[in-house]
Amino acid sequence: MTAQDHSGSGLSRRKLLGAAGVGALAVGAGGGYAVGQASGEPKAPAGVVDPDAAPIPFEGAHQAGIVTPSQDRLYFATFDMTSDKREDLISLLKDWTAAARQMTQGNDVGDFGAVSGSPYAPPEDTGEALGLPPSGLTLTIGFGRSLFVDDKGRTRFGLEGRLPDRLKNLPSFAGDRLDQAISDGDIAVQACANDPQVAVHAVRNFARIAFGRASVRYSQMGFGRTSSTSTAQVTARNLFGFKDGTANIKVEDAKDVDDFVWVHEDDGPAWLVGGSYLVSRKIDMRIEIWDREPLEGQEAIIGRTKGSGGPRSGGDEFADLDFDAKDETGKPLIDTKSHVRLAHPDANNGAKLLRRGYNFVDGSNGLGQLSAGLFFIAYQRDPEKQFVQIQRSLAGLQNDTLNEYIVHVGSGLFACPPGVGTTGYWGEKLFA
Ligand SMILES: C=CC1=C(C)c2cc3[nH]c(cc4nc(cc5[nH]c(cc1n2)c(C)c5CCC(=O)O)C(CCC(=O)O)=C4C)c(C)c3C=C
Ligand SMILES: [Fe+2]
Repeated sequence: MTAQDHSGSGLSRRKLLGAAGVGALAVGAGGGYAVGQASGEPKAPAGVVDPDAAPIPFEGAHQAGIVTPSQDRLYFATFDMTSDKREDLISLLKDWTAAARQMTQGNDVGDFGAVSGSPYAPPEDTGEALGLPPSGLTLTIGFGRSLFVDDKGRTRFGLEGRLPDRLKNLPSFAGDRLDQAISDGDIAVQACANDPQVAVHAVRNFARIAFGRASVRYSQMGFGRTSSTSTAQVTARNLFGFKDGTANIKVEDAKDVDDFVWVHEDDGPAWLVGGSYLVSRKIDMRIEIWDREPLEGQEAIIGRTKGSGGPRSGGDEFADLDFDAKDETGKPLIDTKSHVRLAHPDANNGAKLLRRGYNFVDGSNGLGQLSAGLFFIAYQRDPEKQFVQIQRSLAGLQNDTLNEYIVHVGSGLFACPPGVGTTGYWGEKLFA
């Protein structure tokens, strides 16, 4: 059966946008706004340039979605392999890479996409992103320890000798209340975009492609980035109302990115060089209790002011934290149990993280309380020296006073391979 076009255009609407729309958008005032023109959708005023029309490159030395300036939305999912065949894992990674190349550039999945294939076969693309621009979509994957060894320590998928030493199970921390159903997984997929529909479309198509080889273990929507990863971005706020990400590693800090984010040759293993480790923590936030805390108390707990985000020791948002500064009674202006003091590199052998978390609200719990929190994501070169070190300083009611208002309910650690070139696939060096 020859592929037919059912869009009436000879190409899917998304492909039309990719082929003609972006060029037209780049014309700006002269060319006006092309989104929807081919499909007869409403036109935006002439001269409006859609910032989401230009895709983020998929190929590169590192995966996109790590130091990429944080997009507004997250859809995170982990998958478990349902096949134990090495060839299925390899073919899945190849198929996902091909689909990611297409979707991140604003195209449909497959040769015929959502509406141009045979009417007698399920479409290759699920279709809910038709007509939408790339929206800054990045897809980033990571491999969990369970992809390499089963719970009895037996090697999986012939990956003998490939398990990174640093891909250990995270230790349990004081106060953890982890639910296994929303923790771990063989493969993690982080989809970030400025349009949630585009992020969901990507993960949904991955799940569809994976059928018979892997299935979704859990997934989490996130809205509202809680970190900036570029100095060009304004600092967003978390659901406690505080600016979050002020002291984050930013892509412009080349030395910090190199020292704290990417795996180096002498860190090993060879297949992971240029990659990074992703830690995810689903953290419930007791919003209603926090909202009854006076402003002074909230600021003391964080160690920064709520308005400007500046340190309690004084200065604007980006002023250095002065841990020696005291009030007239001799009390430290930045409380000894405050979040920023305990998370700071000075308290953690110099450790830093590249944070990339998102707010979430999963509805309410039936008691009139929001089921809300922070889906914490952090990238790093060495999880033990970075996330584990910092979380050990923070965890427990005797440490970070923020712990009265938060509880960690989900967790994961994943080794994210380096980026791919024009012909490679995600993780290919793992199988070489
Ligand atoms: C183990 C790592 C961290 C967890 C878990 C974590 C949870 C968490 N954080 C906030 C709010 C803020 N965090 C801020 C700073 C900050 N947090 C961490 C690490 C973890 N946070 C670090 C390394 C830092 C930077 C410390 C520094 O060097 O100064 C801030 C201040 C603004 C900022 O610098 O980003 C806020 C606010 C919440 C609400 C939360 C759990 C729900
Ligand atoms: Fe924090």
